[in-house]
Amino acid sequence: MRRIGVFGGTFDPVHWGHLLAAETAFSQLSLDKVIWLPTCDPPYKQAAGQFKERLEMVRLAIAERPGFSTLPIDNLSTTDAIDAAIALPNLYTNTHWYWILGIDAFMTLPRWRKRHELVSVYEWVVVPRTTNSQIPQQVVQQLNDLRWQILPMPIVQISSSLIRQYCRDRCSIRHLVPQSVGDYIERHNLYSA
Ligand SMILES: Nc1ncnc2c1ncn2[C@@H]1O[C@H](COP(=O)(O)OP(=O)(O)OP(=O)(O)O)[C@@H](O)[C@H]1O
Ligand SMILES: O=C(O)c1ccc[n+]([C@@H]2O[C@H](COP(=O)([O-])O)[C@@H](O)[C@H]2O)c1
Repeated sequence: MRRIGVFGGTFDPVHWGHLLAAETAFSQLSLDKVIWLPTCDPPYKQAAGQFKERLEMVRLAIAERPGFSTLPIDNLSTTDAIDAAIALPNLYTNTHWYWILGIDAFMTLPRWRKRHELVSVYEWVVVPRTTNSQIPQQVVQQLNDLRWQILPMPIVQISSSLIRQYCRDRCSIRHLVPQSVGDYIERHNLYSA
């Protein structure tokens, strides 16, 4: 049976914290593939970068990593990420599905749209973002038959908001994002105002 991880996010922009989470899941769970799933229109936050820019930065960041890909469809910008995630098992049969996400996103899962459909398909791989990343029982208890595990990974306290702040303050983001992503941000003058 194949093992595929889906990694959803706004990726505004993608950074090394995302890449380490995906890489750690790929290697520790012996995944065949990680499918990155950028959200066009995030439900609870306003993206600063346009979808096509965020998608392009993800593509640059994963370009040299066999096993990492974006969703294998053309019309990503008009497809709702959650609907796409629910439809994915039709594209790849005989697969064990994992959803990779940070603990902050996992805590909001009981409020996600279509959560029950997602929970029936995916096993949840929760990435710690702070040293005391405990999962409150009430989060887990709100969803029946939730299958989940914590991914042991060094804490990386990089966030896209921190990177946008650094860009606004004209601080260096070198070593916070892959060089190809840093070059793209500079070339397109993203996040500066
Ligand atoms: N440093 C990190 N370590 C582990 N997981 C992360 C890290 N940064 C983001 N994630 C997870 O990656 C997924 C996508 O995150 P997202 O694109 O919203 O990035 P973010 O850094 O949290 O963004 P922002 O600061 O704008 O809220 C979420 O599940 C989030 O929890
Ligand atoms: O659909 C929802 O209601 C929903 C609410 C919050 C987060 N999500 C998903 O959680 C993932 C991380 O989201 P974010 O906003 O932290 O980038 C991403 O794949 C979103 O589609 C989804």
